[in-house]
Amino acid sequence: MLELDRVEVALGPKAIFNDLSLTIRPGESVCLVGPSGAGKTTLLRLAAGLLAPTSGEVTNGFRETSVVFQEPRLLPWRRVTDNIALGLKARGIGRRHRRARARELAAAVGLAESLDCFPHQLSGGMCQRVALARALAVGAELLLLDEPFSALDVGLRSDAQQLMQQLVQERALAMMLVTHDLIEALRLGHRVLVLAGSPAALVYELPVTTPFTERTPAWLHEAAARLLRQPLVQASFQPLVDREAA
Ligand SMILES: Nc1ncnc2c1ncn2[C@@H]1O[C@H](COP(=O)(O)OP(=O)(O)OP(=O)(O)O)[C@@H](O)[C@H]1O
Repeated sequence: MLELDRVEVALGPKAIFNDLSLTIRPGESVCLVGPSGAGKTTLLRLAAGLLAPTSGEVTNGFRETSVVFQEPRLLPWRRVTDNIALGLKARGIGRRHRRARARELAAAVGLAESLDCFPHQLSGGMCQRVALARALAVGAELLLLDEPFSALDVGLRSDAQQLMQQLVQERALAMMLVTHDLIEALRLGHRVLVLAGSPAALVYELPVTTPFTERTPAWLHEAAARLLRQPLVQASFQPLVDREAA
């Protein structure tokens, strides 16, 4: 379990959070949305242990945690296999086992045919799948994803979301996904959290109990419209709603 307890964070003179609490349980997928600058990435960095709170506590009981960023951050001079196995090498796992694990994960993310490619030979979506496989290779129980699909075009993004749904279900992964995209959040989350305000707070929480397989495009659009009708959510996204209406 990951627990943020009454966390306070100040960056320079600015209070980003002054009393924020959040729990992510094993196997739970939590999607975090909110206006730009609210503090979503800061919250993810706290969860990842990349940033220490000014006060309060962050307790991460997951055995392994991996972070995937918006850009895949692959080593351009290494083939797909070696990029996937990077974390295993750092942990002293032997070459044969590393390769076997990389092959297994490449297959899981649909890259079995691309093991010997270099990143420049892959599409953006494929590179992002390598980054996911690398995160999974170390046996992550908690995945922290910061807008991992936002640079992908619509078709590739939809494929990547489908893959994430499958991985969350099959591997019982816990996940925190930061996204600007409400539809993506509703597609992938067991819970959708809205972070807004200054200092930021979790102003709305939506449990999503509809099974992944029943989250059709029509269902997603209806659920997003319903969520945007909630006054606290509407207030958080008002600048966005105004811009889209203009
Ligand atoms: N290193 C830093 N020093 C000072 N302020 C920072 C720093 N990093 C972020 N901030 C500020 O903290 C606030 C939260 O930033 P953060 O990147 O977490 O927001 P976000 O919700 O992820 O935004 P976006 O959706 O645009 O990515 C912003 O006001 C930002 O200007």
